[in-house]
Amino acid sequence: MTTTPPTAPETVVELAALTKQFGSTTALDGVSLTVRRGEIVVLLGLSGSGKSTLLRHIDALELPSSGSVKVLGESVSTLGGRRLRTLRGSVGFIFQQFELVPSLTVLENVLTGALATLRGPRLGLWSYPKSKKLRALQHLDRVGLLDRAYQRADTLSGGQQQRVAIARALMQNPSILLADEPVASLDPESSDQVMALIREIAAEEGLTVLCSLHQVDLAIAWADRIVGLRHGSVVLDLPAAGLSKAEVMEIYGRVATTTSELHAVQNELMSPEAAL
Ligand SMILES: Nc1ncnc2c1ncn2[C@@H]1O[C@H](COP(=O)(O)OP(=O)(O)OP(=O)(O)O)[C@@H](O)[C@H]1O
Repeated sequence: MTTTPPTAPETVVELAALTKQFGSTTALDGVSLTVRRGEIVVLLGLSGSGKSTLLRHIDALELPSSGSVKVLGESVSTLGGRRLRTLRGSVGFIFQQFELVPSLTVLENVLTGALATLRGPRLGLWSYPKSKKLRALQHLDRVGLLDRAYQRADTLSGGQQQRVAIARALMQNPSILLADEPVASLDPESSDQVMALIREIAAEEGLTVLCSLHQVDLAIAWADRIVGLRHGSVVLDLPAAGLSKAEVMEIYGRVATTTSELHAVQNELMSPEAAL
């Protein structure tokens, strides 16, 4: 009897010696990182450590100063036109401030996630094909907000608005979901709900997730893998399972480059709500 060897999960994001300069600021400093299909990777780091810049490279919103970014097998910096649009269509992005259009209904906001696949401008619900409206309603149902479809987006709570943003990202049928501090504006209960929803949807849809966070607790609870950034460099890269908050903070502290940074990390370790 022959047995088929297990195939290694496909690499969907590959950063090699990625460096990004903004004038004299080095936002990313030789980052090499490989992410496989279906992984949920949390980027942890202090403000200014390069988390957003890293995520923005994966959606080609920034281009490397040096090094390379490969997403779904494509070298991002060489893409243009239709191939760049196709790649961006495969990458959903959600943000700390949700970025919804406040005066539009929840359903219209979700539908804007389909705009890249439609020709011409769309103004009002009637202008979208019925098939897209049905899908948008399905996605709203999936995030638990079907009953809010015809409400203005700005009448929802922060946690609900982030769930609308997730439904909007799903309209793209993405392979990769990028989430830049998706719970930074939310209370702890809503933060847990949003992270749980991202994890559930990722498992159901086979999505790969890269998510930046400040909170060590949330990273340990929801990530498969934690990547710590400091001054634009990767300083820890470990499976989240079994890690304790103290271990994360200890590794992070060990690479502090100045005494004041070391004290900042030690203070965080002592605080009940440890956050990087
Ligand atoms: N467009 C830009 N122009 C100039 N400097 C930038 C730009 N974008 C980022 N930077 C700088 O690059 C560094 C990394 O910023 P980045 O926003 O990636 O960090 P971050 O870890 O996401 O921080 P935060 O948690 O505050 O969002 C910072 O010093 C920032 O000021």
